[in-house]
Amino acid sequence: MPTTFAPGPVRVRVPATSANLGPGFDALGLALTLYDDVAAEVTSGGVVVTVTGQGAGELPADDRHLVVRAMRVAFDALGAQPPGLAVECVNRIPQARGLGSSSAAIVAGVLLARALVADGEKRLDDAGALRLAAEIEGHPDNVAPCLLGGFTLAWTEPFGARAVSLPVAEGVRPTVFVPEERGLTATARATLPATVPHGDASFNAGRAALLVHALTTDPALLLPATADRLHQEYRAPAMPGTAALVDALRAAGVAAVVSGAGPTVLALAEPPESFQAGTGWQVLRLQSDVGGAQVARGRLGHAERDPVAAGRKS
Ligand SMILES: Nc1ncnc2c1ncn2[C@@H]1O[C@H](COP(=O)(O)OP(=O)(O)O)[C@@H](O)[C@H]1O
Ligand SMILES: N[C@@H](CCOP(=O)(O)O)C(=O)O
Repeated sequence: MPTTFAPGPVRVRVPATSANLGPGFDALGLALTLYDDVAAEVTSGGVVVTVTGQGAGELPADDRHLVVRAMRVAFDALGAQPPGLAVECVNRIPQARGLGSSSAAIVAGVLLARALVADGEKRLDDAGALRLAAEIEGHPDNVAPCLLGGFTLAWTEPFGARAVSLPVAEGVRPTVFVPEERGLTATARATLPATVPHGDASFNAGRAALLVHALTTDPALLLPATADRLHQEYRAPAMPGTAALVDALRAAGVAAVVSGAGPTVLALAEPPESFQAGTGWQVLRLQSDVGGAQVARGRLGHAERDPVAAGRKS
């Protein structure tokens, strides 16, 4: 069957995500109530991208834009490229900080392309969308919670990524500390060794398993459950402020980790009133997103275009 395009614009709201959560390197992730809104429409020719909010004036406005790149990959999987595209992005997820902005852009692109094809969901089901998004990103631990919401466990089979989403226990209070400085995930991945001591691998396996219990059932165990030996220490020299804040929060009894590849810090419980993070951190008190990426027909409306009111799903 030839590929035909659905008429009119489509839009998607995609959550920020925090990956690793300490011991779950490249596997565990949490969707957060902070969102990018993206709309797209098939046009008669050319590519036009507009960006408001995070990345405005910095991101490319053509085929090099990550949302468009992901759309192109997805359109290939769906059977045809459209003659032209108009894409509007309202971005609230800080970029290159460890909050899954690139995964949000990729998931947005894959889901928008699918929604712009008449029988898109038949050609690319949800499992296929996850596999494609993870392949583009290179690791599945951000795209999984972005697509599914909640707390996700992702893994890779010979045929691609798979994931399950688990509900987060009451009492988990994600707070992120976002610094001004940026850090690219690709750079942070390059600091990791090719092999690790067996003892460290075994330490992390136990803590990652405990974290599944702590996040879904018993948040009182979050402090020991978020200890890590596989990535945070290797990355600490490149982000000393992040490492110091994680240490200070943990010393105050708060389960804190490097969010994704950093340099943002994620705390899974409210820090005590008396706790001072110091200057230079934007502190966002969030919740765990439920449901993940949401697609709808039509352009972005007034609510989706508001660059700051980002807390809840509309
Ligand atoms: N919303 C977006 N639209 C277009 N490109 C984006 C967007 N978000 C991130 N990117 C691209 O991805 C890069 C950051 O990706 P990455 O290093 O993986 O950090 P993050 O932890 O934020 O995902 C940005 O520098 C930019 O090139
Ligand atoms: N497991 C990855 C997670 C990267 O997350 P991001 O939000 O920083 O892109 C890693 O640690 O490299």
